[in-house]
Amino acid sequence: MERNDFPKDFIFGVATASYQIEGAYNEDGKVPSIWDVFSHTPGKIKNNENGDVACDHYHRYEEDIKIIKDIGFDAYRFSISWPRVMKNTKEKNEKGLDFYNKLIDKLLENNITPFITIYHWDLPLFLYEKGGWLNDDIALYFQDYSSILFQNFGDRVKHWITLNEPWCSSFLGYFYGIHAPGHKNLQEAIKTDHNLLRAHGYSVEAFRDLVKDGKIGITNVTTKVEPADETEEDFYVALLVDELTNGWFYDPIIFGRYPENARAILQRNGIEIFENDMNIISKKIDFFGINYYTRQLVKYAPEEPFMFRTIEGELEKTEMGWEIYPEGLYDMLLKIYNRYKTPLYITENGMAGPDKIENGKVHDTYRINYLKSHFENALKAIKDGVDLKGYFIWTLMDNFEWAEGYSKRFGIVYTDYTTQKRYLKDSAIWLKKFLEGK
Ligand SMILES: OC[C@@H]1[C@@H](O)[C@H](O)[C@@H](O)c2[nH]c(CCc3ccccc3)c[n+]21
Repeated sequence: MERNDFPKDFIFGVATASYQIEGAYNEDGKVPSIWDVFSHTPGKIKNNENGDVACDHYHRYEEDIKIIKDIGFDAYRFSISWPRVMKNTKEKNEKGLDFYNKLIDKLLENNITPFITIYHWDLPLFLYEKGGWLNDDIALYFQDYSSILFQNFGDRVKHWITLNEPWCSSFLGYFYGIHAPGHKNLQEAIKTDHNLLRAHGYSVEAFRDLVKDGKIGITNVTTKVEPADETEEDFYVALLVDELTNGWFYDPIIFGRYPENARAILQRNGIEIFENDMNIISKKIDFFGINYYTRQLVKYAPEEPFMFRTIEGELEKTEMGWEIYPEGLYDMLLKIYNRYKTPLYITENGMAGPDKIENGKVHDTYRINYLKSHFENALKAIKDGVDLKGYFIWTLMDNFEWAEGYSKRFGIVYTDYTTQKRYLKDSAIWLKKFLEGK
């Protein structure tokens, strides 16, 4: 498989997120985010690490852009730190906006197309103190914040993603409690998700006025859900979990309603489902971003509240314990495209590996094999009719991996956090050759 097997205008990119790489957590007027608070709370993050410094990208962005250029990527997906550009619900932080203006200009200078993610989990504390995603007003605060970004960057940035993975913000942040703000309340998860989708819709509405020649979408984590065994019951719970984890975040945007079976089982468990603003939530988008990593195997378990248990699979796993399952990428590209008939980007795909550095080298052959097999499945999906426009690798350099801290390395570039030096791993060198084949 070569780069030229893909369509001529197919985009190969690399992705990061503000809280995971920038550091400078309290510099130049940046106010706290819920992740600053969460990572400073003992016991929340492995080894009690935090994003105060991270990869110090705030000061090293020019060097990092050089690396992106050197590897040969067409595009770079990054997120804006809401608390870096807004001091409160009304006032902008000009120094924060300046950072992103310089970043965007440097990317364009290097002929790298910027893709902006408006929200990748670092909610300003001043909004969390007003109820955060539980407060219905957040949708309009998000519209105001989005509009400021559209007005400041929309002249140069034409590809926008409103939210990264509302499933994570709502279910990991408000139900499982392993992400900020660490709540454990299913009703809150359902409520926050509805407000996240409302915020998405209001942002799209503003975008149509402010960036008329731009494209906007939303990124969802998209996991292949499979029955653990070939039994009726396992097939049923697989459908149910697919609706709860995938359909719940896709259907409202295209069909203006939540998936029926998931909705019914939530209501049977006394959960209130929200209907308001479905006309806003389903404002037409230009693409979906798919973050694909692995599959989820589920088993019928009537004793469980949602009648299923997740089973550990037998396939080779990454450092995150996630099975390596490239066929699942093909399956989900077909499923999502055929159900929603909306153009797609893979906005994240990659793996955490047991990366060891020796004399400045990291022999991550496993990551080359992972990427190759997922590229092949993406190409197969294109040949089978999926309108797949691009593929962003997660991630550029090792960075702050949320609850796992710095213990998990997803980068194609190795970060030495003591020196802040970057080292191209073998996977980056392989990609450089692959991308040269244009
Ligand atoms: O875990 C690797 C990446 C994160 O570093 C990104 O910020 C985030 O967009 C992202 N999403 C997923 C799949 C859902 C997930 C996120 C975090 C932890 C477990 C599962 C994997 N990743």
